[in-house]
Amino acid sequence: MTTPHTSVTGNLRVPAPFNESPRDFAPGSLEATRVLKEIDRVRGQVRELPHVIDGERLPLAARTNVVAPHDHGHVLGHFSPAGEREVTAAIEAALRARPTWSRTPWWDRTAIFLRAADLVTGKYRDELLATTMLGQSKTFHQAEIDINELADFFRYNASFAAQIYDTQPQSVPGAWNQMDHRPLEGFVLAITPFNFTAIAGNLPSTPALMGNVVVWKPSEKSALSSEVVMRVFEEAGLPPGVINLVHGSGADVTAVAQQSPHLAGITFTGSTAVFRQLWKSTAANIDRYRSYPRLVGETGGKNAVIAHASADPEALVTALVRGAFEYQGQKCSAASRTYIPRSLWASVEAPLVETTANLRVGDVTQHETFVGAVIDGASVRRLEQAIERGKALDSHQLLVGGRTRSEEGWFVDPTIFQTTDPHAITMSEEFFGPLLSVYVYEDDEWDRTLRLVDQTSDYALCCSVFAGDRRAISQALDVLRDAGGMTYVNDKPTGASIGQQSFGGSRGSGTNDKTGSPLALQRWITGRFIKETFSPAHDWTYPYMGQRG
Ligand SMILES: NC(=O)c1ccc[n+]([C@@H]2O[C@H](COP(=O)([O-])OP(=O)(O)OC[C@H]3O[C@@H](n4cnc5c(N)ncnc54)[C@H](O)[C@@H]3O)[C@@H](O)[C@H]2O)c1
Ligand SMILES: N[C@@H](CCC=O)C(=O)O
Repeated sequence: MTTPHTSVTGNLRVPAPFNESPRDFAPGSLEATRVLKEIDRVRGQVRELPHVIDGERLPLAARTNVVAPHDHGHVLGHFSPAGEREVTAAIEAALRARPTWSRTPWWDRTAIFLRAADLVTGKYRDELLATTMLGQSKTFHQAEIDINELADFFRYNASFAAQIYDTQPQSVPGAWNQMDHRPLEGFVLAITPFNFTAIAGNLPSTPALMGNVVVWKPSEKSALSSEVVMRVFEEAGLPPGVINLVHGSGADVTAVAQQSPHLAGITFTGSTAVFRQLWKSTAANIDRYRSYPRLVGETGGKNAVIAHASADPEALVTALVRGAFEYQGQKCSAASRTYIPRSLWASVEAPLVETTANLRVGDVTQHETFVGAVIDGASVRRLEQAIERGKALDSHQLLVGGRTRSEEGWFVDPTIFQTTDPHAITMSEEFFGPLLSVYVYEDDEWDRTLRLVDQTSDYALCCSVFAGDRRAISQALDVLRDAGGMTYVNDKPTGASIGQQSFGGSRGSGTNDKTGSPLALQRWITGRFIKETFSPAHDWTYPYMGQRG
């Protein structure tokens, strides 16, 4: 890296951020035709997905297959799991890049990520859509909102960074107080989940935007799209070594990273069990570190939709179908338990069951498909077990779905149970798939049911309240205050937009650092306060000391 220099004088303003609008992908439309062509191109290749360390692509050693979940016989690429040598090389590359990158003016860092946003919505858009659809089994619409969100992250984070740097303390005559928003001392480990290409790109880029250097370990199950994201960073001008990509097992990469005294933070999105493990292993190594590593984790959810008798039944059915079954229920925000009063259930049950039964499950490149495949065979087995447990319980009645198929792709039909046991595992555990449980309560038990929603699960990510009655809404907002970092009124619990609904949950759902807001960036800086005095004192005595006797 060359030494950074300041080429601009002025209090620069970042362009106003905006949300990308999703396109329709109507059959035969220009956007659909282009993406289908790109899908054909990507399907026709077996891509090498190398580690990228200090800007160098390492040749593959052992090969792990990357397949399309809806057509798992089809190999799309290979990666080679990182061992101690590669992770150590990635850490060393990051630490070499640090002196220059951490001194690079913030507007130069910001310009790189603004350029990345335009590459995401321009040159790389079709390739990102195609690799996300094929590698993660997303429909046109689900892939489109994911890729748009990646660009939104880059643009909004640029603007949040500018706001943070603009935050300076008050000064009084004779002195100048300054806040130096320093990056952390060391490197940040970013561990990302399979289900959003946007999250995979956001987690390593947020610390990098704030001047940090990063080792990025994407999910093995989204290696295909992660490789494209890495190329976007590079083409946008990110210097070698600032973000180093290593594929493979999270446990193996973490074990090496946690040996380094320079581990300054971990940014994780994934399951609650893994984050708890990361917290414990970091604590066990605490004496090694130069500073206290920052731990940021956004994890699982068991998101409730509670309806009041005054709710609009059609809006409720739509929210349940989209909230529970879009992207096969593999969103941390997915609706997975719902509480419906008996009077409303009479008009909700039939349309909910009928709509769910008619959702098309299959190949995501077909326009009619609403539900693609779940991510792997282990997910099918986990969901199968949950469905079998539900079927075996007297308290549960299977209303629709319940079938799985694994021959060609890993498919699980959208499934709804009705239960009379509000504490059953289907009402409390995350299964991360197209599985919804309904508990029908008596209309006069609204109060008690709100408390059930609050107390049934260890998670507190999203909840939705459906009601027409304003008092019912206020009461729900009060009782459910700690039950979710995200509360939606008359809307589904999924689909937060960057810059509008900053995302995160508390309790078992994470550290609630609110991605898509300045708070998320704040975790990757450590302030240095500078006070400069213009007329230093020359007399050490207090004023009254001269007035003796
Ligand atoms: N709250 C949020 O914002 C949010 C967003 C997306 C996903 N999620 C959650 O993520 C989960 C699904 O994603 P997933 O299946 O990719 O999660 P996961 O926990 O299995 O994997 C996430 C990442 O952690 C790595 N990993 C796995 N075991 C590890 C270990 N022992 N040590 C270190 N790293 C390890 C994986 O390789 C992957 O890169 C769900 O629980 C979902 O709710 C949460
Ligand atoms: N931010 C996404 C969820 C991310 C987790 O999977 C949403 O709001 O639906």
